[in-house]
Amino acid sequence: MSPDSTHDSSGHATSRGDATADAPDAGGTRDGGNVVLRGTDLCKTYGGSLPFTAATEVLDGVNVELYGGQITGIVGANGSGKSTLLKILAGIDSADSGTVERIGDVGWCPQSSRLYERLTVRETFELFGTGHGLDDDAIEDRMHDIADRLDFVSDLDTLVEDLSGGNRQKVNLGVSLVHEPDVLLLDEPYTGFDWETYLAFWELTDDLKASGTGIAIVSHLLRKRDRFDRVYELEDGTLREAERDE
Ligand SMILES: Nc1ncnc2c1ncn2[C@@H]1O[C@H](COP(=O)(O)OP(=O)(O)OP(=O)(O)O)[C@@H](O)[C@H]1O
Repeated sequence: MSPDSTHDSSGHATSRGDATADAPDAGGTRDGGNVVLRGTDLCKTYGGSLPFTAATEVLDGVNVELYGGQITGIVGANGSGKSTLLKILAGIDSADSGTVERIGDVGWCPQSSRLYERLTVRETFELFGTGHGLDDDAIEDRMHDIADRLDFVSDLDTLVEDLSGGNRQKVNLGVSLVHEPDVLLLDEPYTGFDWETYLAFWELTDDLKASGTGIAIVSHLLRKRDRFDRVYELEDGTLREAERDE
């Protein structure tokens, strides 16, 4: 894992001191896991600056910590702001205020795939792998490992536009893992998966967890809470940690 880096909500580096001064257990651990990502006092409101447009306050002082070697669930109703929060944590979008500290590399799997229709799956991995600074051999190894585990080896030379919805989601997930990130942010990652792939997904995430990766899974519905080390609920713009048996 790379040394601590601190970023503001837009993903730009900031000084660590001020950002963490009031955070509980700054740089700390919990249940054996080190903090790998921390969002502090995140606020986000969409729109409202143009005439006749209503402002939508989505996040109103969200605090969240993700730990290495743990799987965190973030649950909430449709439209409660889960994707917005994940994008801010990933550095894809910026908060209006608040800070995000990221410790190590982040992988982000968006709810809607960001794949190019005219590339094959293999070319897609080459594109994302190269973007993360991997060499050809490393990309090939990672691609085969992920394709094997999620069962899409036979689709490596298929164009993205010809993939089924479930296989497209496998590739969408797969490219977020290609650089072996320290923190993995997954937005509704198993949508469209068949049962076998759903089980393969959990085997994969459990292995990543065992190797120390900090994982956040966003979903409007968490089917089995005991798969998660902790669960947060997003409601009315704030995040609350749910009790184990809730
Ligand atoms: N770019 C945007 N511009 C304006 N409003 C937005 C934008 N993105 C999201 N919203 C609004 O912000 C609110 C939260 O959206 P978001 O997608 O974060 O919720 P969600 O909890 O992920 O929803 P779902 O479970 O349906 O995927 C919604 O009211 C949505 O319409």
